[in-house]
Amino acid sequence: MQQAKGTDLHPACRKQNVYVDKPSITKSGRKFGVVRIGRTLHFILDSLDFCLFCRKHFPCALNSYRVWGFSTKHLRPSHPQTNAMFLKTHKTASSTIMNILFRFAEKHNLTLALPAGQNYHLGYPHHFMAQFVEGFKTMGQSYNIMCNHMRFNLPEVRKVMPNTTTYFSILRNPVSLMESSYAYNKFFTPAFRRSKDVNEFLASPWTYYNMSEYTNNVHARNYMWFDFGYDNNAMDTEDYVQRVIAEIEQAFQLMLLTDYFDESMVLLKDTLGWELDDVVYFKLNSRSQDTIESMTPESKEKVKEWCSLDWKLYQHFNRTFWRRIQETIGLEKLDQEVNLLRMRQKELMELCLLDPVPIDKTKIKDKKLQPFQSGRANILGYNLKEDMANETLRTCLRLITPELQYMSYLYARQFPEKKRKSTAFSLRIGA
Ligand SMILES: Nc1ncnc2c1ncn2[C@@H]1O[C@H](COP(=O)(O)OS(=O)(=O)O)[C@@H](OP(=O)(O)O)[C@H]1O
Repeated sequence: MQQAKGTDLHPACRKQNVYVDKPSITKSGRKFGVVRIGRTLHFILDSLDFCLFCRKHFPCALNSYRVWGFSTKHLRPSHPQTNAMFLKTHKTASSTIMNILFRFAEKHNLTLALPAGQNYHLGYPHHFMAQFVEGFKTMGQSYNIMCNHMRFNLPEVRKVMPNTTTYFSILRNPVSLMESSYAYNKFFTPAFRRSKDVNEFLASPWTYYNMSEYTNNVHARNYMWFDFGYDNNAMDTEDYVQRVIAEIEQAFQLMLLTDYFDESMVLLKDTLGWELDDVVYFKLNSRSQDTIESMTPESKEKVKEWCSLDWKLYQHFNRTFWRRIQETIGLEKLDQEVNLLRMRQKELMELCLLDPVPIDKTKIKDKKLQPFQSGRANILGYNLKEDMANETLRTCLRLITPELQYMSYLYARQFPEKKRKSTAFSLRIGA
C-alpha cells in the first residue's frame, strides 16, 4: 500500500470519498527517533503497572503517560492488556470481535462480565446498569472483559470494570449499516415493517417512522448514536454533535472501522499489546448474497441526511483512525501486517473448513452450530472438516461458534452453579 502523495485522501478511502487528515510527520528518521524514545519511555512507565500505589492513585496514568510534553498513549504496551471493554454496536461486525475476545478470555482464563440469568445482552435498549451483569453484587470490579450488546452508560460501566480497562468500539459506514439493519430487523422494527424495501423506506422515511415508537425504531435511524447512549432523534446542531463526539473520544481509547476490518485488527492488537494470532478471525454473522439489497444512489445519499448524527460520528472517527495509523505504525507497516493477518486467516480456513466460504444455514451439518436468524437476513455459518486432531478441533470450533452458543458455554463455565442459558452448548473436546 502506497502512502497517498499530494492528497488528503488515503488510497483505500479515495473510492469511498472519505476524507482523511494529512499526517503532519511523514515517514522519516525524525519520526522513527521520536517513536523509539517514546517506546523506551513507555516501557519504563509501563513497568509502573506493577506498582500498586500507582494503580490506586493514578489509574489513568496506566493507560496514557505524558512526559516532557510527549504523549505515549498510542504506543504498544509492553505486556498484553487483559482488561477490555468493547461496546458492541449493532451490525458492525461486532460479533466477529466478540468471538476474538471470547477466545482471548478463554486462553488467559479471564473473567467476563456476562448478562445475568437468561439474558443475552446487557439490558438493551435500556441504558446499561451494573446489576445487569451476572455476579456483580459479589464480584464488584473484578471482571476483565465486557463485550455484550448494551446501550452505553459510562458511570455504570465503571462500577463493573477496573480502572485500567481499555475501552474500544467499532463504527460502520451508516449507508451499508442501514441496509444490513433493514434486512435483519425487517419484521421487528415498525418503520421497516410498514415499507416494502430499504429504498422505499429511504425515499420517504417520515411516512414510516413514528417517533412515539421510540426504542422499537432505533434500528431505523442513527443506530450507532443510540448504542453510544445518546438520543438518536436529537436535533443535529454543531455544538451538540461536537460535545457528544468529545465525550465519546474521552471515554474510548480506540475506535475501529468495519469497513477497514483487517486494518482495525492490526490497530487493536497493537493497542492491547496482543499477538497477531490473537486477532485472527473467521467472518461471523455475514449474509447470503440474495438477502443483500441493492441501494439506489438516492438512497445512499439520503442515509447521510436521515442518519446525519451517525454520518458525522463515522466521518470524525474515520479521520482519527487514519491519523492514528500515520502516527503509530505507518501505512507501510500496516499493509505488511494486514497481509500477515490474511495469510494466517487463509491458513486456518484451509485447516478448519470444509467449504472455502461461509455457507447457508440449511447446509450446516451440526444444527447446534447454526447462527441465530432474524428478519429477511439469511445468516451464514460454517462446517468443520472431519477427523481433526483434538487440539486442532479445539481451535477450529471456537473460530466458528456463533455468539449465543459461545456465550452460553462461557456462562456455564464461569457460573457452574447457575441455570444454563437456553442455547446451552459445549466446547469441551476429548476427556
Ligand atoms: N470481518 C468482517 N469484515 C467486514 N464485515 C464483517 C466482518 N465480520 C462480520 N461482518 C459483517 O457485520 C455484520 C454483522 O454485524 P454484527 O455481528 O455486529 O451484527 S449483530 O448486531 O451482532 O447482529 C454483517 O453485515 P451484513 O452482511 O451487511 O449484514 C457481516 O457481514
